[in-house]
Amino acid sequence: MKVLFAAAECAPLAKVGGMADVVGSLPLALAEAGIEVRIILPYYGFLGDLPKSEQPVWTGGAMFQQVEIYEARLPGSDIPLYLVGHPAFANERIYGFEDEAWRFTLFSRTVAEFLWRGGWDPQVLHCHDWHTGLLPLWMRAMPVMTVFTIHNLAYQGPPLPYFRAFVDVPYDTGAWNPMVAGIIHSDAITAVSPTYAREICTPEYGERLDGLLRGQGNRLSGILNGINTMALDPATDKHLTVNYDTTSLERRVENKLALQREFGFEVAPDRFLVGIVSRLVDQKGFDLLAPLWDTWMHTSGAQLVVLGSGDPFYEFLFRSAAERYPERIKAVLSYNVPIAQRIYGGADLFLMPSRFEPCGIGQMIALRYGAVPLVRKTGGLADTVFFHNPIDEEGNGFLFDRYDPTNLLAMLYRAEEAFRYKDYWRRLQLRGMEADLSWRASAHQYADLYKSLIARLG
Ligand SMILES: Nc1ncnc2c1ncn2[C@@H]1O[C@H](COP(=O)(O)OP(=O)(O)O[C@H]2O[C@H](CO)[C@@H](O)[C@H](O)[C@H]2O)[C@@H](O)[C@H]1O
Repeated sequence: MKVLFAAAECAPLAKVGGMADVVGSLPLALAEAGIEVRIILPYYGFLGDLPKSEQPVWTGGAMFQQVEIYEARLPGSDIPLYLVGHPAFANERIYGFEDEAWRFTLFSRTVAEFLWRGGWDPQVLHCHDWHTGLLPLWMRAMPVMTVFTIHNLAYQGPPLPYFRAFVDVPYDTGAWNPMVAGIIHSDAITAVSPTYAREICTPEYGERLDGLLRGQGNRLSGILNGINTMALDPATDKHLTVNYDTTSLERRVENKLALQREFGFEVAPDRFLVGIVSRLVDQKGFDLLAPLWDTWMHTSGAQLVVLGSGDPFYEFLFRSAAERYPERIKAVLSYNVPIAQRIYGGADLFLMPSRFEPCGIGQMIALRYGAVPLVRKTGGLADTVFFHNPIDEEGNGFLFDRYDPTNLLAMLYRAEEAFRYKDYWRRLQLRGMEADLSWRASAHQYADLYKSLIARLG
């Protein structure tokens, strides 16, 4: 079975958020299940040091441009990685600026040309989010089946008339943007968790596409993301002060103390340390915190460290809170993997109050590292975090349902209270750390899906 992944991000090489984690780790699990999988990605300027073929393995034209494809390997694996080279990708960014739509159309079109002209002959092309949404449409004339995965329905790409200016889009497509094209023209649509697959069929979460999605019947399914449990392992993570696992959890507190020291907080094991690692955008629900700072800080002993970047509104929200409570709140407004890992490996609680969350990778890394998640019950958060019940000792975290600051505050108090009971807390952490968060089960679901599609190829 031959499968090609096409995406704008792939960890650890090119990452803005969780889609990169999926594209960089699901192929490893698929390869283990015996599938021949390759990845195709833009050759971004910051990938200059990655070892790759000296000469392009394919050269061609797309959108009146000359494009070249180089071959490399996904780091730490044998998985072939195609890199689409063109000056438009040579700068140091993945998203943003006025040429964003043009760049990803060029990327998609190059993938189409590469396949049309026999660069490789996968049976399945697995596309991810709007950046690759036109590919299922273009692949309709090829004996290749397409899977379109929705990582985030909120980003749909520009309207289709925009593309018509420089690329062929058959006129009867019915699609008005690339997200819609991916939904209509793929052979199977997946969302990154079962709950999100159901939610996007409702007006509340459907981003105006709920009617279209409801009409897709069983072409749409939800397959829960996993994480790369080999790479994300507190027993070997080199960013941590102290490594630990389920048999040596008592060592973890050293990471917490180091984190408190690093951020100038009072260094005290009994202080409740809350961590956030996130893109700072509307989706993530941090506006719920805005009215809570004073009440929360005056009525609890919690410390908060936030790592994230994005929308200036949220950067300002956290920066001003940190200025107001410098000894209790710290905001690091950047993208920084070592600090992220130190938060996962040292915080007591991991906060993710998302307005909506297709799956969420952050809460899974937190579980793996023994940071207890407090999340809003939505999307993949509802599929991975289960309420901590101290009576019968079930569950692995804390959830609140209604999108409302007081509900969040009540749950913050409840978590801090639970933290006082050390034995219970330890067992709560262990339940999270012991869960299987790997790709194993979901990779098999994808493999079954590919198989059923290939069977239709005849
Ligand atoms: N400042 C920072 N520094 C370092 N690391 C940072 C960081 N900010 C975020 N990260 C990392 O980026 C990833 C975030 O992934 P998430 O899945 O939680 O959200 P995201 O919205 O980006 O992904 C979208 O796609 C994924 C994949 O399908 C879905 O799970 C999710 O719900 C959907 O919104 C985590 O690995 C996190 O550690």
